Amino acid sequence: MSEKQISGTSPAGDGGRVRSETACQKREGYLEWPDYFMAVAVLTAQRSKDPNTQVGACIVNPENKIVGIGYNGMPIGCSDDVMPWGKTASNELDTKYPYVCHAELNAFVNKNSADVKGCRIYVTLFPCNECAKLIIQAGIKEVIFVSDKNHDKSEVKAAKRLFDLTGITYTRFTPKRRQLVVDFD
Ligand SMILES: Nc1ccn([C@H]2C[C@H](O)[C@@H](COP(=O)(O)O)O2)c(=O)n1
Repeated sequence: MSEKQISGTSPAGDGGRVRSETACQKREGYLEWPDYFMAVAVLTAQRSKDPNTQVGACIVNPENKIVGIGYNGMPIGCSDDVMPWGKTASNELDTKYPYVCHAELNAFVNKNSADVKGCRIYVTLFPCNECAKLIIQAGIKEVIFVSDKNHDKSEVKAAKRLFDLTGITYTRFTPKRRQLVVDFD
């Protein structure tokens, strides 16, 4: 940070004849929009009770305002302590899959704007076909994702097919910085 010396009487009335003033330039190293929005998605994922995969989503409008966030979780009124969280069971009804609301769905239903047309969505995991349908119908134009770990599953292949047909772009997130630390100290 550069400082310059200014001579004259301090307007602060401190009697100083010479004072220093921080140069009027913007701070360097600030968090840029893409890293900020994906960080919100990553942080939001930390709310998930899913023991295996925590997902976060953050919907952003063209003015860079966040209009919805969500994470994967059980529907309202369905206790996290009662619902199953397992991936496999002898009966599929005893797994999490028929019940859990995906992060993207929750980001849509939590939205604080009339609509999300022209928005982009930051997600920590590539959307499935059901979320892709929601994304398309809501008018989202861009998907930015971190993990594509389910790329070989038909849910994700179908999602990509739907995005390709509808002109929705999907881009793997490239962070400017490797790590962001939240320090409460
Ligand atoms: N785009 C996605 C994909 C998955 N989820 C949720 C649904 C489950 O809670 C979890 C996936 O569990 P896994 O099969 O990896 O054990 O992630 C989502 O919210 N959004």
